[in-house]
Amino acid sequence: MQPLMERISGALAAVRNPRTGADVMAAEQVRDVATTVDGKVRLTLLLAPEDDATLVRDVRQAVEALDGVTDVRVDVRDPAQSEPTPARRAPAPTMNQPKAPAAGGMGRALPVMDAAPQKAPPKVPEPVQYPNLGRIIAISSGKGGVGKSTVAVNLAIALAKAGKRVGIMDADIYGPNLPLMLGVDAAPAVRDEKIIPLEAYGIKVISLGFLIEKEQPAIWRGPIVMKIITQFLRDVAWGQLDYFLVDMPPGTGDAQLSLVQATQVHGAVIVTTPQQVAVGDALRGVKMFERTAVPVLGIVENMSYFENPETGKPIALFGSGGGERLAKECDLPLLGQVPIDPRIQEGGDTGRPIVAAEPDSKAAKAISAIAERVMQRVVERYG
Ligand SMILES: Nc1ncnc2c1ncn2[C@@H]1O[C@H](COP(=O)(O)OP(=O)(O)OP(=O)(O)O)[C@@H](O)[C@H]1O
Repeated sequence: MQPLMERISGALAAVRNPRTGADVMAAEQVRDVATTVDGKVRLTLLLAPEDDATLVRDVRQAVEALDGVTDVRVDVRDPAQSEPTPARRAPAPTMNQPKAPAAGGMGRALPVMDAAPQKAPPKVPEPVQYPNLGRIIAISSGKGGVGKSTVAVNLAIALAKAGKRVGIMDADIYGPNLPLMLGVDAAPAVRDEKIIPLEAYGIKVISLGFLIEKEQPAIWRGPIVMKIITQFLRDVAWGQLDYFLVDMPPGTGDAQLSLVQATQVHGAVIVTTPQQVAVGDALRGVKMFERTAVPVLGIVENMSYFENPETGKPIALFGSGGGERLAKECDLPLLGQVPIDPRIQEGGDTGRPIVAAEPDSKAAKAISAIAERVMQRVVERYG
């Protein structure tokens, strides 16, 4: 039989990109192919925003079909953000992560690869279902700093207050801020090979912030993002949940694609501020989820207005109507508008989220109403 690497190249040469008509090998969309002695294959696919996400599945299936292949992992990267040569240093290991092996495959060094031979690992179909997590909802934004994590944390607490069992995971691995926002920061215990999530305000939480050394540089890249997301979904003792919120990093990069490859995401909530520039970025976020067949449940407009304490009248500090325009343009519901409230920032910095600390404030009530709408949308869709 031909060596596995050659057979992989041959199989991928038969996978056509429906957009361009070219095969993925000729178009140099495949990078960092690596194999292990026990038949695991890892590769990176450069997927342009205009490319169909089904290409990821086609590539994976082509390799999975080869004799001797026991497991396939496709990491996806935007070619625009792609480095010219992937000869990178292996990132710092995460929990339980084996040492990266020697480089292999197409003359390029590999970012991360589990080379430890294992006893015939079962072939895991991807994406994997995690019924114990309940409905998986990604909280996303096109742009940083719009209050995505704030909305995610407070939404999670509002859902818990409504009697739901809630977990939240920080996929914002470049700047995990759930520990600070929830006022919990400890190394989680490990029991029976499962990580025990921390608990705060009635919700279970896991964050890379609990697991890395402080001040460690953010060197996490595509493959490691997928690894962490999978570990958080699979190796954490979440118990049975009703809602599992994922605080995504801003933008439309690795983490978004990794999450939808790793499991079925039941819905996405897009957070924006009213300014046009934030709205433009949010639109890209909506499109990205639509391309990956994740239903967008609606738009949250954060920092919508500031209430004049003397007159009680709203002042639109950042312009107005952006969330509504975006919702109309995308034919999606505007789930709610959250006002600017300095207590949100104070609470975020001191681990006292506003829905728990000031439940009667306008902002807390707005977020609780958004939680109701999210539940409604989920029930309409999934029962
Ligand atoms: N409605 C609000 N009123 C006042 N301050 C707010 C509001 N929403 C968010 N903030 C503050 O704005 C800052 C950014 O919020 P947050 O970290 O939630 O944004 P993000 O979109 O998740 O950012 P990142 O891109 O860093 O992940 C924080 O200091 C937060 O406390």
